[in-house]
Amino acid sequence: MVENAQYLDASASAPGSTTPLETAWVRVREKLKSEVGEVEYRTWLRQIVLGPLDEDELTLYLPTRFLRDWVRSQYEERLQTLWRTEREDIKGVELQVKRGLPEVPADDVEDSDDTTGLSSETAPQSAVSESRSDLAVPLDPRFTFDTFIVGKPNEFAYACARRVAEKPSSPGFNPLFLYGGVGLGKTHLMHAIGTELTRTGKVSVAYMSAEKFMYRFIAAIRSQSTMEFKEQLRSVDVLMIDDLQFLIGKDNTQEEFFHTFNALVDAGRQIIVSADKSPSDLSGLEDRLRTRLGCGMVADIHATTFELRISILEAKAKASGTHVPSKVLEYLAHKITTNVRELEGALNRLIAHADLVGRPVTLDTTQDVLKDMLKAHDRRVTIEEIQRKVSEHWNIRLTDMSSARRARAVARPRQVAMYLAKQLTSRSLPEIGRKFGNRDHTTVMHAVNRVTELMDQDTSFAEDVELLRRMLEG
Ligand SMILES: Nc1ncnc2c1ncn2[C@@H]1O[C@H](COP(=O)(O)OP(=O)(O)OP(=O)(O)O)[C@@H](O)[C@H]1O
Repeated sequence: MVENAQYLDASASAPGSTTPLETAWVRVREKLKSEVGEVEYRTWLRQIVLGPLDEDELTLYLPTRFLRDWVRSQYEERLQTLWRTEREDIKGVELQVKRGLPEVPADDVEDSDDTTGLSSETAPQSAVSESRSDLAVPLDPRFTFDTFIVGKPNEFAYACARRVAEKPSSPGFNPLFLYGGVGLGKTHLMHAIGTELTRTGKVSVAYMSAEKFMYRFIAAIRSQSTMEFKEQLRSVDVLMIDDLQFLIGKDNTQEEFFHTFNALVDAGRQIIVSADKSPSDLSGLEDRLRTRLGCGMVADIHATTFELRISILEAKAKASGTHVPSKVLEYLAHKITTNVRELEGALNRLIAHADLVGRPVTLDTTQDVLKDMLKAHDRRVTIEEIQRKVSEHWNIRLTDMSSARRARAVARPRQVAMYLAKQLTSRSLPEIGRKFGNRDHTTVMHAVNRVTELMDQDTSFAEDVELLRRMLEG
C-alpha cells in the first residue's frame, strides 16, 4: 500500500484535509527545527518534501543531488529516528532526488526580492556564504595518479591528464574534456591533475562540480557579489568543472560558464571539464559552448575490461592490507562489470566484514556478504553465456564449443560447459547437445558424468568449475 502526501511546510498550520502522514511530518520538522536551530534548518532541511510511504519505507525528496547528499551525510540518522518515533510502522527513510519540486514559499526566504530571474536554478541559502569564500575546494587525497590503474580503456585519458598536469595550457590540450560512463574515474583523474599541480605550490586550482558552480553563481547574484565571484573564477590558473551535463537546461548558468570559459582560455589558463557524454552528444548545451568544449583535447574513458577490473581490485586489495584470494577478485570482476565505484564498494564491504568477524575472505563469505548487491546483477543464464565464460576462462576460441576438435585442451572445457548447461539451465540433454555443434545427447550425458568424476578427484579442477558456476549463477 502506498500512502501519499503533498508538499507541506512545517510553518504552515495543518489544514483539516491533511493526512496522518502529513501531520506526522509537521511534527518531525518541528522537532528537527528545534534541534538544529532555525538557521541550519532553513539552510538544509527546509527543502525536504514528503514523498510516499510504501509498505514500511518512507521516501523524502530533495531538489538536487548536492542537497540530497548533504542531508544524507548530516541528518539521515536523525530523520530515521524521528520518523520511527513518530510512526512505528515506518522502518526506513529513503532520501531521493526529485527535480522540479515546488518552490519554498517566498516569505520564508530571507532575500525574497530575488531579481535573478533564475526560477529553475534555485540555490540553497548556504551557497550565499559559500560564494564569498574562496574557490579552493579540497581535493581527495586518495585520487592521485599513483592510485589510478591504467589499462586499455583509460590509457588515453590518463595520458592526457598526465600531460596537462605536467604542462597546463599546452596547445591542443585546452580545454581538456574527459568523458565516460558513471564511476569510471573522471573525477579521480581531475583530482589527480589538481593534486599534482598544487604540489608544486605555484599553480592556483579551482575544482567544483557543475552543480556547485551553479549554486555559487546564483548565490552570488542574490548577494550582489557577482563581480567578486567572476573575479575569483577568472583569477585561477586551472579551472576544473566536473559533471558538466548538470548544466543542461540551465541556460543562465551556461551563459556565465561560457563567459568564464572564454575569459580563462583567452588569458592562457587551463580548463578541464568532465561529462557523461562527448561535447557533440551533450544536446541541451548551447551550440557555441559545445563547439568550444570540443576544440581542445577530448578523451573518452571507455567501459572497463575484465583485465582492468582485476588490476584495480588487486591494487585496492593490496592497499587494504587484507588478503583477498584471487578467485574472489575474479568472481567480483566477472559479476560487477559496469562501475568501478560499485566494484570498489563491494571489495570494501568484504574487507570490512572480514575485519569485523576476524575470518578470512572466501568465495562463500563473498556470496553471503554481497547477496543484496549481487542480486541486482542477477539474470537468467543462457547456454551461449556459459560457453563464452568457459572459453574465456580456459582461453580457447568460442567456436571450439561447437567444433569437432577433440584435443584435451578444447574437449575438457567443452565438457565443463555442457555440465554447467545441465546444472544451470532447464534445457534437456538433446537441446544442450544441439547447442554444442549438434552433438548427441549421450555425449552430453558422458560430459556431465566425466566432469562430476573429475571434480571428486581433483580439487583444483573442482574449484575452477565451482568458480565458473558461481560467476554464472550469482
Ligand atoms: N582506473 C582506476 N583506478 C583506480 N580507481 C579507479 C579507477 N577508475 C575509477 N576508480 C575509482 O572508482 C571510484 C569512482 O570513480 P570517479 O568518482 O572518478 O568516477 P566518475 O567517472 O567521476 O563518476 P561519475 O560519473 O559518477 O561522476 C573512485 O573511488 C575511483 O577512485
